[in-house]
Amino acid sequence: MGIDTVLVVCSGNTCRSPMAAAYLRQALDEAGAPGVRVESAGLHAVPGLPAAAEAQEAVARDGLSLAEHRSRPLDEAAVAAADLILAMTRAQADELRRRFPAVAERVALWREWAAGSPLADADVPDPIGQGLADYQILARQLRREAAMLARRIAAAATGGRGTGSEGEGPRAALDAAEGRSASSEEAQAIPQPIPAPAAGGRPLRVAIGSDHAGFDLKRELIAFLEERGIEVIDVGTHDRASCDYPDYARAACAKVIAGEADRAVLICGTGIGMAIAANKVPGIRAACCTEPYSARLTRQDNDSNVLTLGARVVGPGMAREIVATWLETPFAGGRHQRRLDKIATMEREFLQGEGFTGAAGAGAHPQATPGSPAREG
Ligand SMILES: O=C[C@H](O)[C@H](O)[C@H](O)COP(=O)(O)O
Repeated sequence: MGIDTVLVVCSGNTCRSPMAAAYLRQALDEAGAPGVRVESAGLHAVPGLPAAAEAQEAVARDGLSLAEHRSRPLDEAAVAAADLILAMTRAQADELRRRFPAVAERVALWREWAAGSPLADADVPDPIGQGLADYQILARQLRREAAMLARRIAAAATGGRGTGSEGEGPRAALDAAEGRSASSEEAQAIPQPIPAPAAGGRPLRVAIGSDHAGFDLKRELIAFLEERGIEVIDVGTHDRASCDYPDYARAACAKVIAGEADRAVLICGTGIGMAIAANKVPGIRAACCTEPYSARLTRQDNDSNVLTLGARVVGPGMAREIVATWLETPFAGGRHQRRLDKIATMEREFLQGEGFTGAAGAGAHPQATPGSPAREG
């Protein structure tokens, strides 16, 4: 079977599924398959609601409009017309299969299909009630995933028709179109889009360094970054012989401070030694992360320019998730900039030898500045 119609499903059909459908339509156009219809619906949708204002604003940055979108509950007709039904969460996929057993084999998870392989956490989180920044992060993820999905769907739409027998479902059609078996390891090697380029439209440049404990993970991450079009500057170490992490923290941070790299990733056993060393360099804001949530927030709130990882703490899969999240999350600015300015002031004062006896002494204490904007959330 080919793929003529894709149905994207979430719960209320006001945030995730309309955003995902909009990005998938755009990506299919770009992938040369504009004829594939993309619909969206909600398992528990109230009919006729507009898309959430934050969802509209987030996708508008990519030239998409959800102004005409109105939520619609999922019904038999929509399900029957779809060749591929993509749920945002496992719970939704299960509910779809329960409610519409006749089309159970056409149900798949959006995120797993985008990745091309089963994921530990394949759910697309519900941004409802969150701020615009969360919608923007979701929008970037959906756009990236839509590009991957569109390539697979376009291949099935053009080359997969008639290649599968009735009842094999969309996985067989996609795999046949791509010339691979569903279990092939190649399914994990779907080309990835390039993350947002650095200023000036050039590829992002990332310095990467490790000690002996981080050497193997560094190699894996270099491949991961280069596959995504990122320019990688490897400052060493270049083998597993015991060495000292501050040397590589210093070398990578020097690249960032000199403007030769936009950011740096540093790996040691725990990630902690690298963070301590990197944070000695004025202008460096290094964050040690063990999961993607902190990676997102340290970009959003701290504008961290160095990420440190512990190869004895996180596995390669988690490390890749952390790095991808950290690279694609922008700094939120606003009140966070004020706090970064205070850190920069501390650095300046210490560099000038003033320590805590200088101007920072009084002003840095919140109680010394009643009514200061520092008291805001
Ligand atoms: O924070 C420091 C790092 O985790 C180092 O990778 C670690 O201390 C190296 O230890 P060892 O020399 O015992 O391999």
